[in-house]
Amino acid sequence: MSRAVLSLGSNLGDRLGRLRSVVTGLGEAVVRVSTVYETKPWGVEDQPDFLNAVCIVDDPARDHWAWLRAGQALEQAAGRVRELRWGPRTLDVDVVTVDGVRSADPELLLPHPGTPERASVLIPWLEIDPDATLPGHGPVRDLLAALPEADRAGVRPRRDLAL
Ligand SMILES: Nc1ncnc2c1ncn2[C@@H]1O[C@H](COP(=O)(O)OP(=O)(O)OP(=O)(O)O)[C@@H](O)[C@H]1O
Ligand SMILES: Nc1nc2c(c(=O)[nH]1)N=C(CO)CN2
Repeated sequence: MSRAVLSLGSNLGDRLGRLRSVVTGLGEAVVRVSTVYETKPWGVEDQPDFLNAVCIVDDPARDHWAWLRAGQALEQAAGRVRELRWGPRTLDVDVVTVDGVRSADPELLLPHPGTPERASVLIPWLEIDPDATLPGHGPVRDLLAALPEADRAGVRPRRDLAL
């Protein structure tokens, strides 16, 4: 119950600083962090490009709710105001999966239901875990291969922006 995959996103203000605040805030729980990617917005397309990254975290003291709360606390600390679904935001932390946990609770859906369609999550996740599988959906590399080429092309590594 302690290992989780988190996706991080920001498209307002100091985008890199916001992503860094998550890695710093989660401290020793962070096991692996992807490259930062510059990504075309999905959902609401008329908004600035995002920076996205994925990290794997592990902490025996935290269950899935604790990962959600940790992400929400970091969003609050980044001054997040939620105005529009899929709209611009200073920081978004989604819980993609937690090992061994499936949840249909709307407050914490696991795995996160948007994952199969989001190249901005699948590409960084695959980078740090090439054999990753999304429970109920199969290998992440197959999910990525099934997406339109345009979606994959909209996710570009920014190797100049390390977390
Ligand atoms: N796996 C999850 N990770 C993070 N939040 C979740 C998850 N499942 C459900 N939620 C709920 O979703 C709400 C947050 O929605 P939010 O405003 O971040 O949505 P969004 O980022 O616009 O859309 P999406 O969730 O599709 O990325 C919170 O109330 C939270 O409880
Ligand atoms: N590329 C990309 N697009 C998005 C993102 C995101 O993190 N990356 N988050 C959104 C908010 O839910 C809406 N659209």
